[in-house]
Amino acid sequence: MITFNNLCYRYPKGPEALSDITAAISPGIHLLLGENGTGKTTLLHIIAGLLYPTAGSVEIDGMSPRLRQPALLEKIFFLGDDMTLPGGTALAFAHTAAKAYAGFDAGLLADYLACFGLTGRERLDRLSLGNRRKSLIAVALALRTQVLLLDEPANGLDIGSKETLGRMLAEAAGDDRTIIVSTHVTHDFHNIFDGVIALRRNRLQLAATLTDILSAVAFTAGMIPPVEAIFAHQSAGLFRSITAAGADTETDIDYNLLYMALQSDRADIITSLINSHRQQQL
Ligand SMILES: Nc1ncnc2c1ncn2[C@@H]1O[C@H](COP(=O)(O)OP(=O)(O)OP(=O)(O)O)[C@@H](O)[C@H]1O
Repeated sequence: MITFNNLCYRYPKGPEALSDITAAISPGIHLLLGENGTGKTTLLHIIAGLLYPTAGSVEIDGMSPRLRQPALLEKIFFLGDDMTLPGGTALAFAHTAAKAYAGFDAGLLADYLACFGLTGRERLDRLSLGNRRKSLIAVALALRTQVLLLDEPANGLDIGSKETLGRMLAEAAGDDRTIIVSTHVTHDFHNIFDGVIALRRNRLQLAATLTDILSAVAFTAGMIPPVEAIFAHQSAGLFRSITAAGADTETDIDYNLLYMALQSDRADIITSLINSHRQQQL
């Protein structure tokens, strides 16, 4: 369990990047959503212990990353979207990382690399952006950490590789594992998420499971938006709408529509519906 308690972060001489975040994130795969500059990378850095909160706290299973205890750090791996690595291969990088991560599985790494059409013996600095990214994703997954933080993992990946990554993430999920994926391209990972964490203007807007969301709101598409629509968006001749979920409504989540709704003036209505439904379940 990852818990945030009134967490704030301000960059030295910079803006307040995160303000008063309080939430509890259970194991599962979570989509981290939010517009550019709203604090997603900062939040991942704080969970990973790479930045320390300027107020409030974050804890992973009751331990604070800022204390940098090896027992906690070996449970967390952060893969940034702009990690610079020295020349070398994915196998060499994994060999070094394995010293700090007891769960590393070399066989799994070989399997992940093979799924991406790589051997791990390619020099990272000579690979294309997408293939370098695939190599690092394979290493990140093979470390088998309890907490895996992926910042824009699909950047630079071709269409087939994004699908492969989605399958890998779904297979890597486990009862005691928390994977947080910050991405702007949600359709590539449509069916893998168990929950959504949404930030807006550096504050937490929503932290809810998929079950909470789909029990509270329904996502529909049609030529005319339903009169009871809370939010509707027209594209390609269709209205995609969000309504309050009925007792026996069962719809699939539309992440792009949810994102647009959370950026709109209807956001408070939607988050209130989801949060009040969650409160009823507790
Ligand atoms: N090293 C830094 N020094 C000062 N300010 C920073 C630094 N890094 C980020 N910021 C600022 O902190 C805020 C949050 O940035 P962050 O990178 O966390 O956003 P993000 O949601 O990940 O954005 P994106 O979707 O573009 O990756 C922004 O206002 C950004 O300009």
